[in-house]
Amino acid sequence: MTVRKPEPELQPLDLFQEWFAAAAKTGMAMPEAMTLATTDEHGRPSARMVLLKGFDPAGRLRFFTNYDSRKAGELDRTQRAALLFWWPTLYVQVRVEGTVSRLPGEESDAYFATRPRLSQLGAIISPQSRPIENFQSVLDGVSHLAHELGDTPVPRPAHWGGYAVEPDAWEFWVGHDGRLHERFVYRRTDKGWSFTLLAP
Ligand SMILES: Cc1cc2nc3c(=O)[nH]c(=O)nc-3n(C[C@H](O)[C@H](O)[C@H](O)COP(=O)(O)O)c2cc1C
Repeated sequence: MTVRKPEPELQPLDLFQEWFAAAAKTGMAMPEAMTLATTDEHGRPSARMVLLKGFDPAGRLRFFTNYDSRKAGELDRTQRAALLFWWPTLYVQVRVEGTVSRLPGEESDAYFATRPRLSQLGAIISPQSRPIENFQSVLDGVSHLAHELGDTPVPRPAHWGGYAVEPDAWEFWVGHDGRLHERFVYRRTDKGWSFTLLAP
């Protein structure tokens, strides 16, 4: 399967959604998995995988996490992130750079309510990114809370929610034999998106 090549008049978000659907159609595992890169106060980068959970009404890319985690601290401080998708079944990658903000509580509530119960309990119990005595303590905490809540709905904890990335740059990369890859970059300007080709 091949994807449509970027062109100046296309909207990068539309193209991204087209490529994403094409990647999902190839049957590859978790096309929504993306690398999220952040930087700390010394400019030191760190990266980890998170899952793209759709788009907000403004077309910003959404993901969810623990607001007390390392990534959240860095996102809140810098308000910048880079995202990376690699879809080997299409031999393409997409790079995104943009500004980041927390989603409104209602949006996080709505998504939290759709999560499997175990994930909801884990979000409450796990002090993501912080040291723990042992893994069993996390499992015990989840069991204890499950027992305590019985069949009642699990409330979203204040320390868990979403972020939205508003891209100001997109790079669409199309792999070819002999490393003669094609690179197409859209950058946000006052007059819409600029369009540039980069050498591979
Ligand atoms: C495929 C995959 C998807 C993941 N998705 C998420 C996610 O959506 N949210 C999240 O908080 N962590 C997710 N994780 C775990 C993170 O990679 C990471 O371990 C965790 O968020 C802590 O990161 P931090 O200490 O840098 O904040 C995922 C891991 C993998 C391998």
